[in-house]
Amino acid sequence: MSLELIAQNKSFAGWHKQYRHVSRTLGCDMRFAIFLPPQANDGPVPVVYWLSGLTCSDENFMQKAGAHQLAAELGLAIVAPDTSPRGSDGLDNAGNPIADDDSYDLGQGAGFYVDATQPPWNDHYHMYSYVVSELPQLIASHFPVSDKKALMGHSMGGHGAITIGLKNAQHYTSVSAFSPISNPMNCPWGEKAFSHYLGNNRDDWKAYDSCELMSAIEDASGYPPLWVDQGLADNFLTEQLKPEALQRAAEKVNYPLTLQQHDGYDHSYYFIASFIAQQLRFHAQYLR
Ligand SMILES: N[C@@H](CCC(=O)N[C@@H](CS)C(=O)NCC(=O)O)C(=O)O
Repeated sequence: MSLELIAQNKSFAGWHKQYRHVSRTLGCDMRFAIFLPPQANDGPVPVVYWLSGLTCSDENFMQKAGAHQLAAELGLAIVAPDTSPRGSDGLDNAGNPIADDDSYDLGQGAGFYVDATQPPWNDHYHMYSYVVSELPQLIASHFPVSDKKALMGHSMGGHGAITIGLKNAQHYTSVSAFSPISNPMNCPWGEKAFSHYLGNNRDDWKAYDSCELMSAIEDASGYPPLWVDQGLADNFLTEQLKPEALQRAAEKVNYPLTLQQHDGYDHSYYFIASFIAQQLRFHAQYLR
């Protein structure tokens, strides 16, 4: 598994680097970004995986969240993958087109962190397996990282972080999200994506719905603690995000959820930048 360095920038005595690699899980070229704190020069550091939202690439978080200074202080690496298969100019390594759609909430930029089962998506849209297996293996084999991992994400990526954390509880010390799509089975973004990627049998959607996964837990001890920040002036709050459904599921099974609701904040990276320090400190206490 070789990596091609695309760009690098020194940042707060650490490094922001962008790479391209051939993904066997997705069957096409992929890009990701990594922030390596200065402590990585002296030995292995823990990794926080950041999963972005709709329309994002590996760049939005690294450029807008303002996370590097504190990550450098805390000695945390941060890895930000792309949000869907994209290939090179939309083509896979055999020169075939990667499925896409004109709308912003389906296809490229909208992988929803699932393994698609339906054509034409099932050829390349395997973001769940990419994030859970291939990407951490790639990071571990090329960078000075320890085996401690945490998950963070925003919106569609918040849904990704929570579902992946719940399905792989033993692999992550802690999970957090900004404005997650908490109950995708019951909101327009999720219903559209899941019906295309997973088909029309709603029972198949439950494996990727945070509320369903949480409600099915019998004993929440041993699951990673979950922290969620939500802006109360978020345009998508009522129709798409539904944090109250997640809170109800957590209460039902005694899940260790901290839900912080913030007056006046919207869905943007201004909100993320305002509370990123709090979430990084939350993870740092478990990753040490
Ligand atoms: N483009 C969509 C919204 C997409 C959106 O808000 N994307 C969020 C994630 S869900 C984002 O992070 N956008 C990129 C950015 O702000 O840098 C719309 O206009 O309704």
